[in-house]
Amino acid sequence: MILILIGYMASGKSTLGRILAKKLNYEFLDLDDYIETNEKSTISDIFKTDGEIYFRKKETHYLRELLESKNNLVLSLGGGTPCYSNNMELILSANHTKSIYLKASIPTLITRLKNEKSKRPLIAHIETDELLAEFIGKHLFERSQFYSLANTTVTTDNKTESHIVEELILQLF
Ligand SMILES: Nc1ncnc2c1ncn2[C@@H]1O[C@H](COP(=O)(O)OP(=O)(O)O)[C@@H](O)[C@H]1O
Ligand SMILES: O=C(O)C1=C[C@@H](OP(=O)(O)O)[C@@H](O)[C@H](O)C1
Ligand SMILES: [Mg+2]
Repeated sequence: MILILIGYMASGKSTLGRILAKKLNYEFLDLDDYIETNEKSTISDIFKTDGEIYFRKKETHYLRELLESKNNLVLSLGGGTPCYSNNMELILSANHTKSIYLKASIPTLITRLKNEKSKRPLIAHIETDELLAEFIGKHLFERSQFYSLANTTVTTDNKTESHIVEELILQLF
């Protein structure tokens, strides 16, 4: 089984994926980390030197590679992974996978993102909380159509990481 965590930036995919994998004694991979390791560069530098379209092509390449080769894995995607190149279709049609949408409200996302913009090139340049809220509102509206196709949805507002992981396990098994 491959459990795939999807959701907007700062919904908790990387953090919760690691905890969930440990609980299930599954391997854990974060697609961003996997891309950085294989490309020998950071996400920010890839965006800077090669551009977003190059990043999206690599994102789809490594997603496909992992879906075809792994099992007993928790895979945390990047916030944009399901939204390009029919990747959500790929995820839903892949054998032995379950996808989970980690859903967080805009105020929660802003609170978590405002101190972590620098490592996310799409928002690193946004200077004020108001502009960040405007960006997230529009971006999340555009992307929700992909996230909501996931096999199951768990909200992450005002819940501890361990509470969410327990909820994930109850929903998945
Ligand atoms: N349930 C939660 N409650 C509070 N903070 C959280 C929760 N889940 C994640 N965070 C925090 O939000 C930030 C983004 O989490 P991260 O796992 O990197 O999200 P993503 O991979 O979806 O972008 C991190 O600082 C993390 O510690
Ligand atoms: O939403 C996006 O398009 C992105 C989200 C990031 O991952 P996180 O969701 O883990 O921050 C990372 O893949 C890149 O900065 C692009
Ligand atoms: Mg992440």
